[in-house]
Amino acid sequence: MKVLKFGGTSVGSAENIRRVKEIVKNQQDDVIVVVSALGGITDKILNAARMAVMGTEYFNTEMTGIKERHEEVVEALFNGEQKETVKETVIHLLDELDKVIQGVSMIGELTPKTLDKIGGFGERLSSHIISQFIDGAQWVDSSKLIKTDSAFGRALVDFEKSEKLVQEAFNGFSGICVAPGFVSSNNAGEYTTLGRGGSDYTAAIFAAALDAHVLEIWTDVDGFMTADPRVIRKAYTIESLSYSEAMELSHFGAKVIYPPTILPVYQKGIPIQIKNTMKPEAEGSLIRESEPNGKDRPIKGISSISNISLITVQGLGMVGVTGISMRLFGALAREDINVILISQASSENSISFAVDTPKAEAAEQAISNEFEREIAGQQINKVEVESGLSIVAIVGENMKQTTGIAGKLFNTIGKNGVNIIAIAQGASELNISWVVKDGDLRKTLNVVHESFFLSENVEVNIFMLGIGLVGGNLLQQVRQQQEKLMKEKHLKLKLVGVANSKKMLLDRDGIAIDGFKERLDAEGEQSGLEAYKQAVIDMNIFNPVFVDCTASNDAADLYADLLNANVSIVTANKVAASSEYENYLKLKKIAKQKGIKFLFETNVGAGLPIINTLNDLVNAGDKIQKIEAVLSGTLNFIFNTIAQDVPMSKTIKMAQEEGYSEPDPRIDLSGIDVVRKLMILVRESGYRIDKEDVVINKFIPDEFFDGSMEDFWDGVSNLDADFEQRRQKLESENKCWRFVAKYEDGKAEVGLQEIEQGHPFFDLQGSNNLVMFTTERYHEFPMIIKGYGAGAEVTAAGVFADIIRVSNV
Ligand SMILES: NC(=O)C1=CN([C@@H]2O[C@H](COP(=O)(O)OP(=O)(O)OC[C@H]3O[C@@H](n4cnc5c(N)ncnc54)[C@H](O)[C@@H]3O)[C@@H](O)[C@H]2O)C=CC1
Ligand SMILES: N[C@@H](CC=O)C(=O)O
Repeated sequence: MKVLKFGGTSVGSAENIRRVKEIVKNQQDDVIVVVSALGGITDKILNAARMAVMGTEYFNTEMTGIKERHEEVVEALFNGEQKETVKETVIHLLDELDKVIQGVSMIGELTPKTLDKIGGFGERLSSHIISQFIDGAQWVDSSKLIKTDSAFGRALVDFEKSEKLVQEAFNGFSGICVAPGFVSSNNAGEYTTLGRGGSDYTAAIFAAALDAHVLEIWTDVDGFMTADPRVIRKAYTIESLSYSEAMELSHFGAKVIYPPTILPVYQKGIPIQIKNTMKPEAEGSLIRESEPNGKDRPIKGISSISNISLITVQGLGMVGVTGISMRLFGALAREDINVILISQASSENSISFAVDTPKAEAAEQAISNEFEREIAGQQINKVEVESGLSIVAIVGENMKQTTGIAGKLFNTIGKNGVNIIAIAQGASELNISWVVKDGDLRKTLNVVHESFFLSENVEVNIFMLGIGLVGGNLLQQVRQQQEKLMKEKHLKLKLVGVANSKKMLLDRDGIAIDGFKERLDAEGEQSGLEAYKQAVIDMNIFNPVFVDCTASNDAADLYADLLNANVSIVTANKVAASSEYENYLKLKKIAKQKGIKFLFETNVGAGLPIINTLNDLVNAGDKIQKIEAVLSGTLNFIFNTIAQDVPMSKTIKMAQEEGYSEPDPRIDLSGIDVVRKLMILVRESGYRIDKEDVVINKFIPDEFFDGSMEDFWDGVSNLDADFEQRRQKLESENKCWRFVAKYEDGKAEVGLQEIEQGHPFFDLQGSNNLVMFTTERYHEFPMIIKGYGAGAEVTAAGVFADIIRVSNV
């Protein structure tokens, strides 16, 4: 024997009722089919009754709607004589309902008893229609089998009597029987109803009484999901869960089954299978006894409830006083206010609890009245109410077998900058629940879902600024590598924001890299840096990383606010790390405090692993004693390219065309770019240094840098003759030029040097860079890092590696 229950959506239309028939017909067992009213009908009936008692004629419109809906379904499902018979039953029931509602309208009274009589009409109607539609099905009146007391509106089931009646009614039964859910009656035979989730309850009572081998709840979702799929696209169906897990998840918002209705089947150990009427082939979720020490994940699912208010009662007069909690929750119970979460400080000087926001005012009032004397005497403070909140809960029986869940949970949430307002965990360790601002709910659900590997992939959300040579290359590299990273590293890199100097485009669902430029042009908003920064912060997305591929000072000024909003920074732009020492330290400190990343590996040596190596040396206790380096790709290229037929001015142009130089090549030629890099290396070595501390030996006179870019290009060929003369002399001495950066004993210097053959710098080809670290451990033979030191492709690859570092995969 099986009991199948179909909810309102499952029987909401002729098409769906056909599906129900198909599902029922495919069963191998004897089945009892419990049905809800056609979706939305019970609300309409109750609304009509309320309208009637208020004396408005609108109830007639509701009644017409109810009739039309049923007639439509009958019209679509039946033909010929059967149609007439079903119509007759339906019209008869609808007339009966109409009479009661007319009566309510006339006498202007709507008692709980009348509401109970009216409330079950929807189920009576739907069950008659469906029993006629399924060939050979019988109809049974559940209201005659499920007996309750006479507390209309909140009747309690008499299980002993009901069980006996159900067993008698189905003694020797075989085949298919359809029964209305929700309806019951008292000993006098008057209608009562089973309250919220009533049809689930009817089905559970039948299943328990008849020792069914399974109770199937057919609904419009695939089962219990790991999280709300409207928020978490990657949420998936939980294959099996225990009764307690199902109850907890339902309590915190997963409205798949109404928890109290599970009790009768739980007591008999009858499993509950949740199935989707629209997708009968889907596995669904199985609710069953928990398996102690089972191999289940520690966390089964996450659920949440929004629009919550947190009410705090606080005061020194509460400490050690017995009966405070009893009075507090007694006052709420008297007002019929449901408390969703309670959190109490161990010092006993405060109790916070969460209620639905529409109940918050009544709750505040009830407590203020209860503790009027204590509040007046200042033993208890004025009751505080904070609204606009959500509760999130993780649920799983195996949490109690797994250490570190809470640590990991709150660490991940904290890293994403979400403030936790209250926390509650039961001693059973079945759930941990906490309160966050409504605005942080989506982000919280995402990070928690991801961090407990409920999601297959780690997702990093990228905001790009600057789509020039490096930025453009980076996006193409990400595009090419996206699939592989997903497959091999389970890392999903999602571009969610992109901005150039004119426009910005943000899309939480992702921006395809193919065609992003066209989309930015067509849909992008006119913007400035501040607006982009604010939009990034306002999106409040989880695992965000801001990638700066500009050379802009103003862009660097955004970092502190972004980091403070828990947005990691990856930057090719050297301005921030070489800005005032206090600013550099501040940015690093914020990132550390927030547990996020501020990465700038490409600031020195482009894609070469220089800063990471330096960090490793220092972290492992080494001491940097000397830095000697060729750090400018542009300058090295120029000095390697300059020749009799390739004058200085031409090499500068060539370096720019190769993508080695800064957007403004004067930054390279003046030595400023190398000063920045040296400062960054010195700082990362653990020493304080400022711009003024670096001696620059310029090789191009200042007047070349004074005017505009045009002036520079117009005048640059004036350098050629002198350089050619000096070059010839150098060549004859078998030497070469290198622009060298050096730091030793607190002294920093950059400048052009004539290098002799045999020196490690001599053979440095093209735009290559070379860094030599002399350290306590690398003393006799310094550590050398050498390779391409500029170029869009290698730099983009370095930025890419930093982005992957942010994801921690
Ligand atoms: N090219 C190279 O070899 C290396 C470059 N870098 C750094 O990478 C950064 C980018 O260099 P490239 O791509 O070569 O320069 P680029 O000039 O090709 O690209 C910079 C882009 O940033 C945009 N931009 C400038 N100000 C902006 C603003 N306020 N808002 C939005 N976009 C803005 C520009 O329009 C341009 O598209 C620079 O900071 C450079 O120092 C670092 C290591 C090596
Ligand atoms: N302009 C720079 C690029 C890398 O930082 C250089 O030439 O080295």
